Amino acid sequence: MVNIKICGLMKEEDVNLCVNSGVNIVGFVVEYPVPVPWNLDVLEARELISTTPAQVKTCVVTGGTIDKVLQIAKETSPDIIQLHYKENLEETVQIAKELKQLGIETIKALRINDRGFCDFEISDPAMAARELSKTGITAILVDTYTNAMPGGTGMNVNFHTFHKVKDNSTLPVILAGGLNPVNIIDILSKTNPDAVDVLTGVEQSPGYKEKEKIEQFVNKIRLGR
Ligand SMILES: O=C(O)c1ccccc1N[C@@H]1O[C@H](COP(=O)(O)O)[C@@H](O)[C@H]1O
Repeated sequence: MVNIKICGLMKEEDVNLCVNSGVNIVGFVVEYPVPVPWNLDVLEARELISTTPAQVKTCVVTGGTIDKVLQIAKETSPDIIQLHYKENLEETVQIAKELKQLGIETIKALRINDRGFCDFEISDPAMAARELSKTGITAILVDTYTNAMPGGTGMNVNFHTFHKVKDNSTLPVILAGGLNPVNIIDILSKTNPDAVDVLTGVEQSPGYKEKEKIEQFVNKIRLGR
């Protein structure tokens, strides 16, 4: 089964909407190092995380120094931390180790530019996937990025690049970037990811989720058409 993560949640009613639609993971962007429209502070995130029922996993999307990430993890207590900034291999190893002791999983985002290179110390996607597989994280997330948008770009990852990551990873690989109810079935057939992550594709405007889009997105994946 393909797990479904919906990210950039900012309101309790949207969390409930995701939960009732059968989403597996709800994502909250917390104290991200550069300004993004979906940013929450730790208090806001903690409140939303505490009201999420246990059958749905909670994920905090953040980034920055080891100390800052660990502090956010301790203050929000999610099931998962998604490192989505410039954390290098060594920092990823250290953060994953410390989070494991807190009972928190780690996802590391490999952000791919329009030339197929990662914004990571290892720019080759295949090599980056092989090295990240040894870091103690739970999964690799493949997403697009631009100079203007560090995530939530609404742009698709090149499928060939996604396969390079998948073929070289021993971990589950999550597909993000520009997914929506219209393109999801076609993209699933071309990529076969372990999980998908969507943000802008189920919104009406930044921070405002659209019930019909979330339900369509989930139903299409579950029905396979
Ligand atoms: O959601 C954000 O604000 C965000 C900020 C910084 C890094 C990542 C962020 N979210 C991630 O964006 C992708 C999905 O984006 P989209 O569907 O293309 O709009 C996903 O990985 C989110 O976790």
